[in-house]
Amino acid sequence: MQLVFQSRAMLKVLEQARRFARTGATVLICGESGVGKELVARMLHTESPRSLEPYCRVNCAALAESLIESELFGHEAGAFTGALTRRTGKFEAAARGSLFLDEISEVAPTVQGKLLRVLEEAEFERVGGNDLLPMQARVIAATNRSLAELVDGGEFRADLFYRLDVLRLEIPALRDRKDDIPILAQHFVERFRGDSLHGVRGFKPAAIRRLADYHWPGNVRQLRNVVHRACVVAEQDLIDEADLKSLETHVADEHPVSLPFDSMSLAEIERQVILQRLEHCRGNKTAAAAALGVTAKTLRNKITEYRRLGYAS
Ligand SMILES: Nc1ncnc2c1ncn2[C@@H]1O[C@H](COP(=O)(O)OP(=O)(O)OP(=O)(O)O)[C@@H](O)[C@H]1O
Repeated sequence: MQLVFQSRAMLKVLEQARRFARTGATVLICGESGVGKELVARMLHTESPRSLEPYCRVNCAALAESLIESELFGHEAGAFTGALTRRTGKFEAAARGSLFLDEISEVAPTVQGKLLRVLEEAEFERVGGNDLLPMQARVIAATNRSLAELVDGGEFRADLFYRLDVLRLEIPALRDRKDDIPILAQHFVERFRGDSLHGVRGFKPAAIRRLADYHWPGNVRQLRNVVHRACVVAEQDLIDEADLKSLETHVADEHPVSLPFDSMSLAEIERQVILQRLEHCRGNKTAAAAALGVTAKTLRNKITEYRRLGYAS
């Protein structure tokens, strides 16, 4: 994945990242959601002396408390019900490479304590095991919430924060580095051109102005999705202001989701949102996927799964 930028602000951050990459010290990457923290984490790995070793990522927000320990440290066979075989955790899998702990603020207090111990002692045990394994990986953590505020509020351990916050990279929000908008927008046009009917190759000046004036609460991820949608709906080879309608509706969508949420599972809510979107896009899966911010393949897989589960659509 290529990091695209031309602003001075990003140039400075990336110069700093390159310097940090050469060290083995823990790095904390801070910045709003969608600013590119994961891309920077990868760069810290690829530009480091560890680049030929593994790079492993754990999304701390995506795992239940009971699973995260085994994901991080692995487990022995029989460690708990369902642990049939030994599992290698990410600390072990990362070996002498880099371990990226994404959304570190979401780690539960018990796991925070265990992480602290591992970082302090550079050793860990698999869940249910007795062997002490050396921690050799370089840790990179990222957060879109202020850890200092979470520490003040008693939600994040101060000692773990200081352990992680050895070298800090602050990735600025897209609205604070507007010079990056045109070059990123063009980059995404090239990436999503294949989904356009008319071989989209760029923007009309009014469209670029509209992109540059917008405040981008969802940062580069939102820009990517807006450009993807624009590529799909554009009726000529240059994206027009009218193709950027999703900017007005991104937050307050034109079809607000109004479902009886209380009685529905998350999976069912997701299915309903997908159905509504497909209906809105008259069954066009590429357009629906772009509007939902997922790839067409992800959408197709979900639809196949619904059919497998016996839903008509
Ligand atoms: N400078 C950039 N050049 C090219 N693509 C970028 C850049 N910054 C972000 N992106 C793209 O934007 C999307 C979001 O980036 P990424 O996942 O790295 O953000 P993040 O800060 O880790 O977000 P979150 O906090 O939500 O996990 C990705 O598709 C990524 O490839």
